[in-house]
Amino acid sequence: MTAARLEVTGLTAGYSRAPVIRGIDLRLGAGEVLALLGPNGAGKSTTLLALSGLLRHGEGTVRVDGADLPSGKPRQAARQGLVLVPDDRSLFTTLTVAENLRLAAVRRGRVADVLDLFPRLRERLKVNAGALSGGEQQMLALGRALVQDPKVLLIDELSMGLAPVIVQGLLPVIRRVADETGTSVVLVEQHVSLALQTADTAVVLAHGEQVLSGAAADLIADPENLEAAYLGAPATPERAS
Ligand SMILES: Nc1ncnc2c1ncn2[C@@H]1O[C@H](COP(=O)(O)OP(=O)(O)OP(=O)(O)O)[C@@H](O)[C@H]1O
Repeated sequence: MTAARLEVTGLTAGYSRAPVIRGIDLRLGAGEVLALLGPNGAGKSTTLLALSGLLRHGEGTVRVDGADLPSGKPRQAARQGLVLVPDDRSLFTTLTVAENLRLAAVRRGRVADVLDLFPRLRERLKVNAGALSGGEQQMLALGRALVQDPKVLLIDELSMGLAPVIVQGLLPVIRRVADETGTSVVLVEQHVSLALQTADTAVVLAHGEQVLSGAAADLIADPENLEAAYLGAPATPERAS
């Protein structure tokens, strides 16, 4: 079997002694989008922090293209191609859009590619990031990640503070990036139906454990099972993957 773009096995992580997430298994091929779902406090952000190296993980392994990522080493994770778009967007608010993109870019041509994806940013190149609308700031946060040429993009709460119509405009861009560049995406998103329409596969967490996983289309087709998973029930055996 060829190495997955991202393979996570038995991942455990937390903030003090007791782990918050336990036994997380994820596998994504190149260009696949996985929706990481679950109720508030389920452990979605913790999972992304542990994958990105911003949080040390305990047991388990994280591999990108077959190579192990060391625990708690965010720069190393970024060098190996794993880039996080955090929910606070982490922009340099007193720098312009152009400066934010240039500072993150691995090579000059990438900025032009990203501006083709987000034409609105091209119109706002000289504007300080702090003066952008919420939707424009999210475009810039995605743009800053994409100019790093990620193999795996981790997106935490794309829709944070945004109207659904803005999110509906951003998700197709993420899908296009995955399809056209082979970047794999882990998408944490509260708008479940929008996330499932964009994703190939999905995993539902509850209380830090995986309670349901499968093809996004199968989860859409079985809303009762999805709802039960959100309430923390393990998936019924005949439906679980
Ligand atoms: N910095 C922290 N220190 C201690 N505990 C934390 C910290 N951040 C999160 N937690 C706890 O870890 C658990 C999982 O939180 P996490 O933010 O990963 O959930 P989530 O699924 O992303 O939720 P939400 O959708 O509300 O963002 C929660 O019980 C939360 O209180």
